[in-house]
Amino acid sequence: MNHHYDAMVLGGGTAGERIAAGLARAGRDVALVEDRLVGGIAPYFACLPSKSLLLSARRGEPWELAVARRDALTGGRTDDRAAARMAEAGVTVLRGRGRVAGPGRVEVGGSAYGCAELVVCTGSEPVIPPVDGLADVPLWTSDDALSVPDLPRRLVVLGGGPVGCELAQAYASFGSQVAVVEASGRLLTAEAPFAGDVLADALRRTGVDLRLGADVARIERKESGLRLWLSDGGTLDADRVLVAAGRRPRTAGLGLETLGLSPGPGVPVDATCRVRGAEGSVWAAGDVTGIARTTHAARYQADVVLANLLGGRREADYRAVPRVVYTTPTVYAVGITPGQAAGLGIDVATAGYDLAATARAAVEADVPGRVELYADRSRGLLIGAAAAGLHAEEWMSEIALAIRAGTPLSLLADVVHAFPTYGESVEAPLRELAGRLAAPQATPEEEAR
Ligand SMILES: Cc1cc2nc3c(=O)[nH]c(=O)nc-3n(C[C@H](O)[C@H](O)[C@H](O)COP(=O)(O)OP(=O)(O)OC[C@H]3O[C@@H](n4cnc5c(N)ncnc54)[C@H](O)[C@@H]3O)c2cc1C
Ligand SMILES: NC(=O)c1ccc[n+]([C@@H]2O[C@H](COP(=O)([O-])OP(=O)(O)OC[C@H]3O[C@@H](n4cnc5c(N)ncnc54)[C@H](O)[C@@H]3O)[C@@H](O)[C@H]2O)c1
Repeated sequence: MNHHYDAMVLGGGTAGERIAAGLARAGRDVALVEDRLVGGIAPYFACLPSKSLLLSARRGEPWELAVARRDALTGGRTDDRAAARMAEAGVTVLRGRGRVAGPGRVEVGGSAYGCAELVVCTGSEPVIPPVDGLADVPLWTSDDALSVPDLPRRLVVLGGGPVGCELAQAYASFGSQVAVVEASGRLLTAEAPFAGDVLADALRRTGVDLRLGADVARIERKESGLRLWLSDGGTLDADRVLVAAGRRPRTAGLGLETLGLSPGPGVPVDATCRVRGAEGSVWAAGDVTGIARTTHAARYQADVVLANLLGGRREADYRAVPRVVYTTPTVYAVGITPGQAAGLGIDVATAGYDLAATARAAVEADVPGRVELYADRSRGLLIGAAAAGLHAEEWMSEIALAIRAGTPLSLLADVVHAFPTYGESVEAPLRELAGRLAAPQATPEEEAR
């Protein structure tokens, strides 16, 4: 065996990088195993390049400038800076594909290493749906769509989730003729229905052809481009197909069975992010856990792992982790959706407000939007919220705090927002919920008792 580390971190993305650096700074002997780019997908192929393209689109910049800006932001997709950060923290980076060989044993590129603690942070990978003919045509995943310099004339996006919607809006804004095929009847199906409806209107205004409730049955190469046959009998012609049909935790081929784990939808973790049912001391954070699948959630879980590995006791609380789609308008959601509440048997009170009624929307001459707040009637507390509106990712943070802190509705309804801001839009629904769910007043007799 080459070396025995205090800890080995498998996968050097958002979660893995943070854990490895934190442990090394605390004096631990740590190896980070990475087979692509230190930093993972967020800085090179996901969050940053997609937000860069969307910003350029909003500013009306030409495609060439947008690509130059995107590529500068991603450092040309090289990880020199991230690797230097690791070296500075005292982390040993082992380049290559890592595989667990048993409790406390990891193999990388034919060499075997030992470790007291193992942390699995291998992220997620795109799901390629089993569509007839898809394997024979040149397809893009989000990695390609966010790194190549080509602007396809006709682009078909398979999937209307966060990835599909962000990329459809970006490419349509730069002049591609874009169609989105979404199997369910709505965009962003996981969120409150109004959010997908507002976004659908916005995408249609950008010229996107939405095929909702349809699936792609077959794809064929034509003399000039591709033809897609849809399950509803429709057809679409394209030069490029972008698959944005979901992502799954990257667990295949990791050797997790040597730790006694059986294959599943993700690496199962408890509230401390320790892997359930694994032999040895094994932890996991980020997309591979299949829990929250965002960069901020990966960071949060990384901090939980770190605290526990450094001798503390910390549990993750996922009640108020935001989910944001950075389109125009932004779609922001946090906590429980009305659909989830129904599934959990929670009696929900809903109050909403159209952003068009705010003075800020009049000033900005903005696209329409809406906010909705969801409260648990039995406890009189906010448990979820959604908003579709410009910069909702910024002004909805107070609602995330309110859900996380369990702030009483009466107190929230007393908060003053600056005028004219979009933040004012939560005042009326908060007052409404506070009034509807007010704790019953005690009678004088009850008070005397
Ligand atoms: C197009 C797109 C846009 C997104 N935009 C946002 C956004 O705006 N905001 C947001 O919060 N989230 C966004 N996300 C989600 C976000 O990117 C992920 O949730 C986050 O990057 C997950 O971090 P991670 O550390 O779990 O995984 P990753 O960053 O994927 O890191 C995992 C690393 O493990 C490495 N690896 C895997 N297996 C092995 C192995 N066997 N050996 C060695 N190395 C291995 C991989 O090479 C990779 O570098 C977006 C996702 C996509 C696809
Ligand atoms: N801003 C952000 O935070 C951000 C942005 C992008 C992605 N992400 C993360 O990345 C993850 C993956 O996003 P995603 O949009 O790829 O996945 P998703 O699972 O959220 O959405 C995929 C969509 O594709 C549809 N679909 C699946 N197969 C299909 C088929 N054959 N034909 C037509 N439609 C089909 C599904 O009905 C679903 O609506 C998200 O869960 C999210 O956490 C986050």
